[in-house]
Amino acid sequence: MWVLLRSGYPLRILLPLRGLWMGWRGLPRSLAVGPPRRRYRKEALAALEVPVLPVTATEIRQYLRAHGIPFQDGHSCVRAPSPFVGASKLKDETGAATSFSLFIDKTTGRFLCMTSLAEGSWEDFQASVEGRGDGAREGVLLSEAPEAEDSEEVQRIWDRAVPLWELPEPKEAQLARVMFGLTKVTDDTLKRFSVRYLRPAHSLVFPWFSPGGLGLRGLKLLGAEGQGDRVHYMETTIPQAGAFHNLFGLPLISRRDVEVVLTSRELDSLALSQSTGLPTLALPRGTACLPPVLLPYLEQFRRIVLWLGDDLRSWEAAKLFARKLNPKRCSLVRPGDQQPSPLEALNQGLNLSRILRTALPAWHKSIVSFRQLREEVLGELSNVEQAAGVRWSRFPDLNRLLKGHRKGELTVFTGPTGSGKTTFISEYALDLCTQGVNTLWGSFEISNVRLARVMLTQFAVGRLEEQLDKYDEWADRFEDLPLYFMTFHGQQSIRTVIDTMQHAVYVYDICHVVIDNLQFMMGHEQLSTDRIAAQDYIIGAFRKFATDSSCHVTLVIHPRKEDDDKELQTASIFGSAKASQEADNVLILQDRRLVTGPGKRYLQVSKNRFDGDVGVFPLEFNKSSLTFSIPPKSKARLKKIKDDNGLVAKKPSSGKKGAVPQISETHSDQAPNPNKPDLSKPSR
Ligand SMILES: Nc1ncnc2c1ncn2[C@@H]1O[C@H](COP(=O)(O)OP(=O)(O)OP(=O)(O)O)[C@@H](O)[C@H]1O
Repeated sequence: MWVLLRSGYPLRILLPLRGLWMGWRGLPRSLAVGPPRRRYRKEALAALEVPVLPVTATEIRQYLRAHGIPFQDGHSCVRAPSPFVGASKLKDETGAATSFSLFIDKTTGRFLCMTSLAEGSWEDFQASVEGRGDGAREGVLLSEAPEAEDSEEVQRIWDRAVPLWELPEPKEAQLARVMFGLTKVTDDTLKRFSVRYLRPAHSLVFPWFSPGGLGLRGLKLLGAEGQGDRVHYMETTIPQAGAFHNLFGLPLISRRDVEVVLTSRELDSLALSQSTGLPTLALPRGTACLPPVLLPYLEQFRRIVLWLGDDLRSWEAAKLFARKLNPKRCSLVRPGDQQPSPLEALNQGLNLSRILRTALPAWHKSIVSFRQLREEVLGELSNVEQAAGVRWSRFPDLNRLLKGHRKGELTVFTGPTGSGKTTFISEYALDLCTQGVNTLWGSFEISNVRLARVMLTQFAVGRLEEQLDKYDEWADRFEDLPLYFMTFHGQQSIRTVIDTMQHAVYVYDICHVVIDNLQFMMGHEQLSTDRIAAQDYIIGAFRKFATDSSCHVTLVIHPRKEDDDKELQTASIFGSAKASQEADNVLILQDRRLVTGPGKRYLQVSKNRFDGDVGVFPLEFNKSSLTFSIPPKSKARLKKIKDDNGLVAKKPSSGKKGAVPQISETHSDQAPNPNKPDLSKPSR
C-alpha cells in the first residue's frame, strides 16, 4: 500500500478504493489463484494524499514570511513565486515564466505551479524550500498524469471524431442535435469549444485541454439514448473519471476575465456562452465533486456564479462548492420552474442573462431573516421528495420510515455484540454510495481489506470466491464508486478523526461518514463516569461536524450489557442520554436469532427527527452474499409504531397493491414489539 510519499513522509490516512485491491489481492491464499491480473496503476493514487498534521492558512503565511517568500492572499489559495518554473520546459502562452504562479491551497497546503504544472503536498513544498531533496520536481505533473496508453487512446478517439457540421449525412447531424438538445446551439459555438462527434459511438466528444491550450489531456464522451419522452445520457471519460480532473472551456478563458459561470455539464456551458457571451467552465464530474486541484484555475475570478442544474441535489452541491470557492465571491442560481438548467433555458427561449441576474449570494451572516430563507423553504416545499433525501434502493422499509438519507444529520446505530452491525451498516452505506452519495468509512475494528471484501460481496450480491474470473469486472465497477476509507485502526483521538473527516469533505465532497465504532475514540479511561463524559464529548463533536459540514454521520455505538432475552431500546445505548438526544435518527439492530431462528434480525427505527415515523421491520441475512436486503418474495412486514405503548399499523413491505394498513398485534412469526420484551420463548 502507498504509505511513503516521494518526500519520505508517512502521510496517507485516507485511502481510496484503488489502494485496497492490492492489499486484498496480496492477502488470502484462496484468492491468489485465478486469471492474470492487470498491471496496477500508480498514478491514479497521486492526488489522494492527506497530511497527518493539517496545515492552516495562518501557518502557511507564517512559513512563507519566515522564509522571505513574497505572497498574495487569494480566495482559496495563497499565491507565491514558483520555485519550479525553471524545472519545466513548459511556459505559459506568452512564452515567459509567470510570476506568482504557485498556488497553495489554504485548506490542505497542496500546491500547483501553473507554469510547470508541478504539484505536491505542503511537506513537499517545505522540503524544496529548505533544500531537503527536490520534492515536487520529481512529483507528478498534472499535465503528465494520464498514462501513455490513455494518451494514445485519447488521441485515437479525437482523431476519429469529426465536427458535427462535417458529418457526410445531414440527417445524422440533425438527429444528433435533437438527441443532445443542441438544435439551438450554433456551429460557431461548437467550433469555439472544439466539440466533435464520434460516429461509431453516437457520442459527442468534449476535449479537456491543459491550461494555455497546449495539449489535449482527456476526453469526455457523451452518449444519448431515448427512453420514452426522456433522453438518458451516458458519460465516459478517458482517463478514468477519478484519476484525472480538468475544466471544460479552459482555453477560452482570458487572463483578464474576472467573472465566470460554473456549470455541471458541458452542454450547459455551450448554451450559456452562446446566449450570454460570459466566460463559462464545466466541472468534470458535474455535481458529484469539485476537486481542490481545480481551485487554482478559478482563483482569478472575483465573482463566480454556480448554475449547476434544476434539482435540489444541484442546489445542495452548489452550496457545498461555494464554501470551497469562498462564499463571498459566489452566487447561486436557484433551481425552479423558470430557472431550469442552462441548455433547457436556451431551448425554452428564456433569457439566460436575466436568470443569471437572479442568482443569490452564497454568503450568509450568522443571523438571517426569514426573507433570506423563504426561497429555500419554498424550494424544499416544492421538492418534497428530494428534500427527504436519497432513498435506499435495497431497503424500501427504511424509506417508508425515514423517507431518505439527508445531509447534515446524525444517525446513531446500535445492536448486540456480534449481531451483524458492521455487516448491515456496510450494505446500508453501500446502497447510498451506489447512488452517488460520496462516502467515507472509518472502520476502527475490522481492517479495510476485510470491510471492502464484505462490501464487494454485497455489491456483487454473491460469493466472489467461486467466480474469480468475474473479480476484475466487479472490482472495476466497485472502484468507480465514490468510496473512501480512513486508514485508522484501533484507538484514535477524536480530534484526529474529525480533522480527517473535515479534510475528506473538502477534498472529496464527502456527504456520508460512517464511524464503526465510537468506542474506539474513547481512550482507556477506567472510571465509568469518565467514559460517559468522554462519550458525550465525542457525540457532541460528531453532531457539530454533521451540522457544520452538511454531512451525514452514521455512528455505531455498542449497547450497554443487557439481558440476552431483552430487546434493546433507545435507553440501551451505552452512556448517558446524550447519544439519543443529539441524534436525528436512532436505529437498532434487534438480534432475536435465538428466538426466531438463524439469520433473522429486525431493524428498529426508534427515533426519526425528520417526520417522527418510527417502527420495525424484519431483515433476512443471506450468508453467501452477506446481505440483509429483503428478498422480493419475503412475507416481511413493516410495523409502524405510534408511541411507546403500541403498534398502529402494518403494511406488506412487498408492496402489494391495495393493501390496507391494519391494526396489528405481535405474532411470534412477525416482528416483536420492540418496547415489550418478548419473554414467551426461552433464550439460550
Ligand atoms: N444475521 C446474521 N446471521 C448469521 N450471521 C451473521 C448475521 N449477520 C452477520 N453475521 C455474521 O456474523 C459475523 C459478525 O458480524 P458483524 O461484524 O457485522 O457484527 P457486529 O455486530 O458488527 O460485531 P461487533 O459487536 O463485534 O462489532 C460476521 O461473520 C457476519 O458475516
